[in-house]
Parts: sequence; C-alpha cells; structure tokens
Amino acid sequence: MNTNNIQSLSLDELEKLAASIRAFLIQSISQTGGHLSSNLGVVELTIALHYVFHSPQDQMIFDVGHQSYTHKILTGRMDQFSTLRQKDGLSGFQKRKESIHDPWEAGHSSTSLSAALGLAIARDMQHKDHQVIAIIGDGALSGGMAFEALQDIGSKQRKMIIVCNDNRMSISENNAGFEKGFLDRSLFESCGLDYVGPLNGHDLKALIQTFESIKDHQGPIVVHVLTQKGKGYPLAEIDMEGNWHGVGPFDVASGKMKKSGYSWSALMADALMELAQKNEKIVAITPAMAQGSKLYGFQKAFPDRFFDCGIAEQHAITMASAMAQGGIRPFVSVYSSFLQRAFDSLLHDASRMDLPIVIGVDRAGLVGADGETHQGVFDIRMMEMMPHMILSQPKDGKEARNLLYTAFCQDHPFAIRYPRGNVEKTDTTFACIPIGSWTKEIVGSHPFCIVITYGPKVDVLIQKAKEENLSLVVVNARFFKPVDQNMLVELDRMDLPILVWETDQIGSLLDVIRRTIWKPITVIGIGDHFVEQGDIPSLEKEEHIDVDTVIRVVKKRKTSIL
Ligand SMILES: Cc1ncc(C[n+]2csc(CCOP(=O)(O)OP(=O)(O)O)c2C)c(N)n1
Ligand SMILES: CC(=O)[C@@H](O)[C@H](O)COP(=O)(O)O
Ligand SMILES: [Mg+2]
Repeated sequence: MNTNNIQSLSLDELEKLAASIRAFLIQSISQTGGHLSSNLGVVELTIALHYVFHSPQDQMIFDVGHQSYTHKILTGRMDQFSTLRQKDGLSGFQKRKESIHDPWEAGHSSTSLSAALGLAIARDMQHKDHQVIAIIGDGALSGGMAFEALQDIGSKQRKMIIVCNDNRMSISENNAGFEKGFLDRSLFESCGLDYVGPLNGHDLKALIQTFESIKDHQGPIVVHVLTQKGKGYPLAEIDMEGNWHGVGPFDVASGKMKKSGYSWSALMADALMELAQKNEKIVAITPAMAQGSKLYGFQKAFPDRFFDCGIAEQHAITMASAMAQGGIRPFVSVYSSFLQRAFDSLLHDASRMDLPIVIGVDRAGLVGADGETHQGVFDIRMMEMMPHMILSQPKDGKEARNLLYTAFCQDHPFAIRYPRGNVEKTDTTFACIPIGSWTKEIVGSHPFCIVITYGPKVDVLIQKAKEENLSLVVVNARFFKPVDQNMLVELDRMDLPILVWETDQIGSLLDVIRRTIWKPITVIGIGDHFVEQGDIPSLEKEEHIDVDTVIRVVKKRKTSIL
C-alpha cells in the first residue's frame, strides 16, 4: 500500500488506497481491538484532506481523536498498528509525542473547535499562513463546549476549516442533539460561519474538489459531510447500539467477539432496574454512554424514564439536580474521567443546593487502553471537597447493590464509584448501609499492621494476606465522605502502623484520614502525573499500586518492627 506522497496518485489509485486502508483497519483492529466504526467512516474524508492539504504545515485536529487511524496511516505510523492502545504502543488518539502531524491531543470530546481557534490566532499573531482544520463529529457537536467555540469562531473570523462529519451517530444512535436534521446550514450561518455541503463523505472526487475550492478561503468555513459509521464492515454498518464503536479483538468472518463477562456497569444497571420497578420516581440519565453504561435494558423496560442527553456531562448533572428538586430520583451514570466536565454543575447545583441525585461514577480507577485522558483517578479528590456530597465505593456486588439502595433512601447528592471490568453476579436482597460506616476484617490472630483500602482491592488483599500467612487488619473504607470517625479513632488506638492503599491519585483517602489520625501513615497511590495507556495489571505494577507492592511494604514494616 503506497501511503507516501498520495498527491501523486490518480483518483482511481486513491480509491484503491481507500479500499486497502479499510481492509487493513478491519484486520488490524480485529487483532488489537480499538475504535472500529468511527475509523471506517472517515477513510475517504481523511485521504481527501491529506490529498489537498499539506500536513504538518496545515494542522489537522480530530475531535476526540478516536477516528484518527487513517491520518496515522497516512503520516507514517502504519507499521505500529500491532501495538495500538498497548503499553508504549501507538495511541488510540492523536498524540504530540507520536508525530509532528498531531498538533493537538484529546480523548474527551468537543475540544477541537476551541483548539483550532487557538491555533489560528497563534498562527495569525506570528504572520503565518497555513490552514487549521478541525474534524468534528455530530456527536461531539452536541457538547456545549463546541457551541461556545462556534460562536466565538463566528465573531473572530479567523481563517479555518471545520469539517463536520455527520454520521447521525454518537457512540450509538444519536438520541440528543442533531438526530432530527438540526445540523444544517442555518446552524452554522447563524453563528457567522460560511458553509458548504452537505456532501457525500465517501465520494473522493467530490471531497477533493470541495476542499480544493475552499482551501484558501479567508475566514471560518464549515464543510458538512455525510458519512456512514462502520462503512465496509456490514455488522458495524447496521449497528445502532454502539457495539462496534470500540471493540476488543474479534473474528472478522463471523463477527464473534470474545465474551466480556458480567461488568460492574451491568450490575449497577440491573440493580437500578430492580429499584425502578418498586419506585416509579427513579429515572436514568446518560450523557451519550448508554452502551458502555449498560443502560439499554433500563431504556427498554422504562422508555419514558430513560434520558440520553448527548455528550453533555455538565448539562446532565444540572438537569438531574433540577429533576431532584422537582421530586424525581435521578440516577446519572457518568464515566469518572468525563465527570470532570461537570465539576461546576456538581458543586454549584447538586452540592450547593444539596439535591438528592445519585451519580454512578463508572470506569473509576485505571481504565487501561484509553490512557491518560480516560484514567478515572481524579474524581474522589474532585468531589470530596464538595459540601453535602456523599462519596462511596463498594468492595463487591452485594455492597454495590446496597449502596445504590441506600442512595435512594436518603436526601443528599450521593456518588457511587465502580471500576471498568467484571464483578461476580449477585442478586442479594437490598439492605441499607449506615452512611459513613466502614468495616474491618482481622486476618490471622496477631495483626502487626493496619491496611486501609477500598473497592475490590479489599478482598484481593484479604485473600493475599491469607495466602502469605500475614496477620493484618484490613479496613474497607467504603465511604470517602463522610469517613467513619469512630473506626478511625479505634484504629488509632490499636497502636499499629497504618498503611493507606489508594488505587487513585495519591491523597484521595489519605487526606481525610489525616484529619483524624496524626501519627505517621505510609501511603501507596498514584503520584502527581498522568498514567499512560496499557493493560491495567501492568499499569498497577508500574505505578506501585498493585497488591504485591502492598505485601512487600507490609513485610518490610514487619521486619523493621521485629
Ligand atoms: C467528554 C466526553 N464524553 C464522552 C465521551 C465518549 N465518547 C467518545 S466518542 C463519542 C461519540 C462521538 O460521536 P461523534 O463525534 O459523532 O463521532 P463518531 O464516533 O460518530 O465518528 C463519545 C460519546 C468522550 N470521549 N468525551
Ligand atoms: C473514545 C471514547 O471516549 C470512548 O469510546 C471510550 O473509549 C469508551 O471506553 P469503554 O471501552 O470503557 O466504554
Ligand atoms: Mg457521529
């Protein structure tokens, strides 16, 4: 496949190139996993952009970056695809350190227009003359930040191109924003932008002609292209639920994916449905993540009580808060890293007005292959400063069900975090958990150290201590806020060394414990940096937050005591 110097290729050759890139993407992603459908949809579009414009002089910013694979292939990274989304491998998004053809990085959506305007202003201030091109999907355009940028771009009138890649799909069917034809000329022109389109985003000739005709356009212009998500892989073409958006390895011929097991998201969604059957005020809200959050069952069972609000986390939290004020009991499912977008809504609305929304903080902790932008390791510190907020994490499925039940039996904002990955299926009867209560288990008969941790690591540690014949007090800190003051005083009196084992940003739990216990505490957690992509067990080892590190530290502690 000739991916160099594509300007020298004929239209026929470019079409052949598109077909080979598509075949390569399907084959390669079937081995490594990755964002299949979005990439299959933009093959011709990306070829046309690279044919007309000259990267890296002309700067291309792919919103989110999950659809930048063809761009990577055309900029010399094809031979790295076997390492996609793996430790030290090719990123699933644009990455500055990977290539000079990546002038910007993302992972979260709707930032490309602000970034393009920023780069255009920087260009103009230095009297340069290249193009800045943002490629943004209809899903990402439902994010409020994109709208803030559109208005500003209209008022500032800098030279730039916005390619609106409209496939009428977010991860799954677009249930908010632009599914009803709102995304048209008038939207952009009302913001002061010029507009061409809509044009067939798989017609290379039309794309090339259009880009040629506007490449020197002065001021901002939108090129609206219609594409088919998943194009070229029939199962992905007809997928409305987002099952082929981000995939693990699969068999190309049959489309069979490896069985993924019963996830924490599924457990929470199942428990939510049970509770919703008993309480008709319970509703579910998702900011465009119905598939990953496993909420399709809820949507089917309670279509009038399910709300997909588009990629709009900030809006989701404020809307949920107002629903709560109006007497409804909303459950908002948001990935930990995307909840960062809703900081002010959480603080200004849910927390300040003390409104009883329940937030399912999905993908809490390390998530692995998506890397720095998606690791869910900041939400505890973000929310524990917020008055009225209750912040919890269950150690297992039973506790998760009970925390959810508890959350609906009280009147404050209540967050329950749970990780990416699987959990044992359980359908225990619901029981309330006293808010702020921790539990502890003494392993062995003569404990020499107290380890305070949370989430699934509680049982991992108990198991490991038993295997290693180590006598420990293992504390399940299932509430980060409020913490169990009585338990902390009791632990302090035990007069044993204390280790706090955090699997998120360091200080998340330690800082609240230190308010009660003043003696020196050893802590294990993620340091002051972003954690890159990789499989979760390797990342835990590298960050020294794995159970073996904990055992090593407590053993060392034991030796120093003896
Ligand atoms: C702030 C934020 N929320 C949610 C997501 C998850 N997410 C990644 S891609 C995507 C859909 C994007 O849709 P669109 O921009 O239309 O691109 P397409 O996949 O259709 O090509 C979503 C919701 C995200 N990356 N960032
Ligand atoms: C690009 C993006 O933000 C999502 O597609 C994300 O990769 C989904 O992650 P999960 O696979 O954990 O649902
Ligand atoms: Mg889309």
